[in-house]
Amino acid sequence: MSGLRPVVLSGPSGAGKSTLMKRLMKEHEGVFGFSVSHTTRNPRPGEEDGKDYHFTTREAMEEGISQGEFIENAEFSGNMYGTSKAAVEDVLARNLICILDVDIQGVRRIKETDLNPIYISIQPPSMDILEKRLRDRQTETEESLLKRLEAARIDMEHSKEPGVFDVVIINDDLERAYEELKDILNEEIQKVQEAK
Ligand SMILES: Nc1nc2c(ncn2[C@@H]2O[C@H](COP(=O)(O)OP(=O)(O)O)[C@@H](O)[C@H]2O)c(=O)[nH]1
Ligand SMILES: Nc1ncnc2c1ncn2[C@@H]1O[C@H](COP(=O)(O)OP(=O)(O)O)[C@@H](O)[C@H]1O
Repeated sequence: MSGLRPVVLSGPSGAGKSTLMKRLMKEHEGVFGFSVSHTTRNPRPGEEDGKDYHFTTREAMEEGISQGEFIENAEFSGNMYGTSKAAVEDVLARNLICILDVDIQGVRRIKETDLNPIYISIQPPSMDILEKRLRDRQTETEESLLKRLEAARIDMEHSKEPGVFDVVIINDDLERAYEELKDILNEEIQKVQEAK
């Protein structure tokens, strides 16, 4: 089956991308496949290598990039992140809708490729709420939290530019945001389910 459009989920760290995506994948088994990115950041408790990320070193990642193995890569909050060609090809080969979770730099780079995804920005209701969610998540040091909030300000500005995103979802109430996300993806989800 061809013609399944990938989905790019972007938006500030702490906006709720992983929460929404995990729910979407759980409720639609055999429909979506996650493009597992590479990163040089340390794994958080509960994160699995090869599932959440390919955890790697800066040297190994730079080597891969110079070998042309990456579709895009970016520096975020002091670490490298990148989407390998293999990560996306693995999902497409399984005839699944490929979900990519990338920052705004990744969005711009992906626009230069022929992937033709649906671009969705997940935004928090406000900076204060974003900060509270990030603090409550308890995954960041004070330093990385402040870097994420700074990056969030830039992200929130860019996401308002016309033509960058197909849709912007404000993740205030989780249920409502999730319903909105499902509605947007309904057409693609139907395509996979009809082909089964
Ligand atoms: N450009 C790019 N950004 C990525 C990639 N993987 C993750 N990111 C972004 O990197 C940022 C930090 O991700 P992470 O460290 O997992 O923190 P979290 O978003 O707060 O859970 C987020 O904005 C992600 O969307 C990637 O492969 N490429
Ligand atoms: N609508 C919401 N209301 C309250 N808390 C939320 C909501 N969406 C996500 N969260 C919480 O906010 C934190 C950040 O969400 P997460 O999915 O990790 O964000 P991201 O993947 O965008 O960095 C998590 O602890 C999550 O449980």
